[in-house]
Amino acid sequence: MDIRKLFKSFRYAFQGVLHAFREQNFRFHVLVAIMVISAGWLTGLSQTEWFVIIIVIAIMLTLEMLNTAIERVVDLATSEIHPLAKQSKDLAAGAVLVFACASAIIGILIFLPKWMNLLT
Ligand SMILES: Nc1ncnc2c1ncn2[C@@H]1O[C@H](COP(=O)(O)OP(=O)(O)OP(=O)(O)O)[C@@H](O)[C@H]1O
Repeated sequence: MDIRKLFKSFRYAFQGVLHAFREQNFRFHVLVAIMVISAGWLTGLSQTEWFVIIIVIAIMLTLEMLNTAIERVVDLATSEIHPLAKQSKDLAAGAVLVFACASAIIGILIFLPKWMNLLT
């Protein structure tokens, strides 16, 4: 196993994460993730609930990074207006939206009953 090559790959992957942080949407998702984790810590979640929350956050951030990657590739492929370029970007953005909606529902299903219990 080539350890130097492995370290290089990690460095490139880390650079990818830094690129993501330059995107406003990604920073927004990170902020929401921090708020959800804080809410979970204050509310008190079971091990399974933490597992679900962490998986959902990880998938959300990963999708946002893939969306940015697709935008970059499309911009690299053409600087002209093209219906396929629009479809690619809108499909990628749509994928983020679909998962964001599912994440919001999962969040409500986990947190709402606990908050209702606190009120009653
Ligand atoms: N080359 C293109 N041809 C046709 N439509 C495009 C093209 N590039 C972008 N669009 C469309 O224009 C709209 C805005 O695209 P843009 O790339 O600015 O996306 P954005 O969501 O603002 O992304 P960014 O994170 O880069 O600001 C989207 O509907 C996108 O599909």
